[in-house]
Amino acid sequence: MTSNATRVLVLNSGSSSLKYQLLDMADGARLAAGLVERIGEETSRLAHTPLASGGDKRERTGPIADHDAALQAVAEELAADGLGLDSPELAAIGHRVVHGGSEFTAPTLITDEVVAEIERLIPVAPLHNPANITGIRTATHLRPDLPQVAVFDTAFHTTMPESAARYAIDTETADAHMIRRYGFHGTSHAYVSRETAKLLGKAPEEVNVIVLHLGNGASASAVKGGRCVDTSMGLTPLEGLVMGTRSGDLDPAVLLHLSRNAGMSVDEIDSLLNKKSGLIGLCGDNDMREIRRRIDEGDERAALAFDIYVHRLKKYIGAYYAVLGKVDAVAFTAGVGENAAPVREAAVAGLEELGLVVDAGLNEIRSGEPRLISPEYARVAVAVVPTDEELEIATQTYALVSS
Ligand SMILES: Nc1ncnc2c1ncn2[C@@H]1O[C@H](COP(=O)(O)OP(=O)(O)O)[C@@H](O)[C@H]1O
Ligand SMILES: CC(=O)OP(=O)(O)O
Ligand SMILES: [Mg+2]
Repeated sequence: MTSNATRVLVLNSGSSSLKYQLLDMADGARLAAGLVERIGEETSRLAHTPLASGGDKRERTGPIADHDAALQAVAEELAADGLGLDSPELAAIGHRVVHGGSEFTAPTLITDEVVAEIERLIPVAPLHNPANITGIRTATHLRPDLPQVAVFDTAFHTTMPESAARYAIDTETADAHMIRRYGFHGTSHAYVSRETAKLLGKAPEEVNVIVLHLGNGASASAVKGGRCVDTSMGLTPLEGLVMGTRSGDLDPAVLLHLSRNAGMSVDEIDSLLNKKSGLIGLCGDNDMREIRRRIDEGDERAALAFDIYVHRLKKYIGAYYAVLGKVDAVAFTAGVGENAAPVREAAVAGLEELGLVVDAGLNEIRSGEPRLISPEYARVAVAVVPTDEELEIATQTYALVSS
């Protein structure tokens, strides 16, 4: 790595998408950002924003066959801005890897052995890890000389005690099949819990925070003095809160019932729970903006979907309050958490006895900055703290390669 190499390219490969950002860690500037979606379909789309030059967003549509082709197209867009992957200023590529099992507790320099381990975890992350591996292989092929770093969604949660991480099933069976609570969105929970401490003017070690990461995927975590002690996602990102298209918690016997009595195959049940449940299953929409619009028009299905979403959220706030014993802050983050004031208001409504209150005026203020939405007299701070998974991945990547 040359001394003026201060840029990090962050890649977040989803099952059919590739999100990326190029950051300069010398000053934290975002140089470019973009998204390739519908990879593998006829209607793929690449949207690239050249932030460094302040230029307009550029779009390409048409088939992009796989993640390899997607990253090639991204490399071309970056090169067109003079920010190509061949740049000597590039210090490393940071990859979001969703499942790191119990093994990976920190950002890790990628080697063949690390890729083999990420591959070994595919049975417990069939949607995510294969795409992450393709991203790593393509990036390594494009820049074999450059350090590649894996930043795991699961890493922040590896501090959970066994009492929170173990499911109450036969221990031998659980161990033989890697069955335990791993938790996800860890880079977001880590970043947001630290930013929340900062907002309170305290060190992370001094505060207990309940973090509610409410995006399309959603998860809650209980963070005690900077360390995760419980989280709502489990073996896979299906457990816990009601999400855009995922069910979250349900009686496991529902699966047996669907298999025995509804004649559904394992793949059909998988698709039902991951893609056709949650908000979209309840009311046909997974976007909270659309759901609020429908509620305003008097739509009862949308209103019930909203109530189910909020009820589950409130249960987790209560549960993690009990797990932590003392709570300093509840922090809302990600697309829904940062933008949907009615969700925040409803999730905290009625919890005054727990010291939780939302100020209606503060809750309505729109801002991209971390902010308190609880009144000054409240015993527990309620905050909106924008997440930045890309910045966190870039920071961790850069710290590893420059140490
Ligand atoms: N202005 C808004 N008001 C309410 N909800 C919003 C708003 N903007 C985004 N959202 C919600 O945020 C979701 C996306 O969140 P995001 O964190 O970007 O998800 P992901 O990273 O999982 O794709 C959308 O599906 C939508 O429900
Ligand atoms: C792990 C997970 O649920 O990720 P996302 O929210 O990006 O789908
Ligand atoms: Mg997200």
